[in-house]
Formats: sequence, structure tokens, C-alpha cells
Amino acid sequence: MDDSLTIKSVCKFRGDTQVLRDVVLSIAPGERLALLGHNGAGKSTLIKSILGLTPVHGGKISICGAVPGSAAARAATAFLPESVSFHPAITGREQLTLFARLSGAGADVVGLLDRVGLSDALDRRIGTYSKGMRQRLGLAQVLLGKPKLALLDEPTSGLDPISRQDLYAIIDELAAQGTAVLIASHALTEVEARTDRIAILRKGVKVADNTLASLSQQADLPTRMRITAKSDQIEQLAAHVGGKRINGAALEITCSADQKMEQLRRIAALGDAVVDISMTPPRLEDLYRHFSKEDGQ
Ligand SMILES: Nc1ncnc2c1ncn2[C@@H]1O[C@H](COP(=O)(O)OP(=O)(O)OP(=O)(O)O)[C@@H](O)[C@H]1O
Repeated sequence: MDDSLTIKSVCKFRGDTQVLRDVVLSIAPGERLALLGHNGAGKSTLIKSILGLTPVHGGKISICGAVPGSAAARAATAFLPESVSFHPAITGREQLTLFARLSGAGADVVGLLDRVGLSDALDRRIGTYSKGMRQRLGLAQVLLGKPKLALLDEPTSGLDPISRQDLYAIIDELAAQGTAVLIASHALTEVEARTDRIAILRKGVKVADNTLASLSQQADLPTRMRITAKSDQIEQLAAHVGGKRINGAALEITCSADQKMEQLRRIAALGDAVVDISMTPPRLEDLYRHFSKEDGQ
């Protein structure tokens, strides 16, 4: 199946500064991509370029075959900005009904508001909504058009932990229905668990783009092992495996992916002297740091 979003060698300047440099990116139907990068890396600029809100100065963007900003691209795309704003004087139901009419979609407005947890507030003025409630209303608007591509800019900022989980459950549903989802985010722990692929921008350059497992392999960052010894056996353990003492009973070692099994065999050979082993593979935070640093490529 063709990708829902294809970005080829996109360049963009702001004055004399190049803010996007030969960016190549694609998202398949049903795929959830996390777009990461420091402040100013170019995430919002890329999203605005996809939406056709700002022109690019080189390369090509295609949304299901359509040019950004065209009627076909707009019909295929939904966007949830970081801070959604609606007219404060109208109710959630009125706002969503208006959007449904504008988009020509015969949507079940009440059902959608229920789906995003706003059924108790549908007839309240939006001016009385909390930030999280406005974000939920924005998400209902995203769901309304059954988009082929959903662009979500920091969708969970300002949301409480339960609302975040709800939001990701809805994103999962969208993806399961075939929507390609791009999530620009700084919330690494969240996107680590809830996306299929990670792309990292650094100063307008894409420096990573792959699944978490492949990025881990590519970066070859060490796995941390914490080994707990039987009482009085810590000295013997330390002499055998080395590493750093954590406390009177445990020590920590690091090893590369290809040394891991060999280390485990050596530790297992110590028999009863070892009472526990826990392993921490590199997390997205470690990978992000690795790929975002100047010499990360
Ligand atoms: N309207 C503008 N005029 C001039 N420069 C801009 C404009 N918008 C963004 N920039 C610049 O473009 C670069 C990329 O900014 P962008 O907002 O795309 O980054 P970002 O990755 O979304 O950052 P953040 O995580 O802070 O939202 C930055 O150097 C920024 O200063």
C-alpha cells in the first residue's frame, strides 16, 4: 500500500537560516510515528509544511498523492495543535456539530464526545472547559473526519496521567482503522511505548528514523545489569564480574548487546552466590541523547 505521507528531500529557510535540510520521511497507513527533537529542531515547521501553511524551498511533500494545502490533502489530514483554542461562548456539542457540517461528514457528534470523555460537558460553554477538556474536544475533531493522516503536536501536554492513557488508546484506534499518525513530542517515555517508529530531528536534519529495536542495535548502547549477591558473597561476586558496587549486596555492570549472554553465563556459573539479576536495556531517553548529540551520527 502507498504511504499516506511522503516527504522527499525537503528544505526550508527562515531568513538566512536553514531550518529543514533534505528531510526524507514517510508514514504508512496505520503506522504511528514519533517525531522527536530539541526545541527549535524543526518539528513544528515540518508539520506546518505538511499542512501547507508554510512553503518549502526544495523537495516535495505528498499526502496520499495530494499537494499540501490542496482540497484533497486537507480532506485527508487532521491536525491537533499543542494548545487547541475554540470560541469560548459555544458549547462542545455546537462546536463539533459546526465542524461536522463544514467537513460534510454526517458524524455522530454525541457519540464522538462520549468517546473522548466529554459526555457530561457537551452542553457546557467551551470557556468553562479545562485545558485537558479542550484537548479532548480537539481530539474529537480529529476523529470526526476519519483522516488518512493525523498530525498531533504535543498531544498530551497539560493532560493528567489517565487522560494521557485515554488519548493514546484513541490514537491506537485511529491507527487500527488505517490512519497514519505523526506525534511530535518531548514525552519520551510515552512515545516509547505507544509508537511504531521514532524519527529524530536535530537542527533541521533527520538523524534517526527506525523502530526502537533497530535504533538500539544501530546505537549499540550498553545494557545495564544489576546483580544482587547472597549475604557475605558480594566480595566474591565483585571479584568475579567486576562492576560498580551499588550497596552492600548489589553491583552494577554494563555490557554491549553481543556480550550480554556471555556475561549471563558467567554470572549463572556462580550458582547460589547470586540471588537476583535485573537487566535494563537502553531506553528511548538514552537513544535520544545518543542521536541528538553533535557527533551522534
Ligand atoms: N515564524 C518564524 N519566523 C522565523 N523563524 C522561525 C519561525 N518559526 C520557527 N522559526 C525558527 O525555525 C526553527 C525551527 O523551529 P520549530 O518551531 O519548527 O522547532 P520545534 O522543533 O517545533 O521546536 P519546539 O520543540 O520548541 O516546538 C527555529 O530555529 C525557530 O527559531
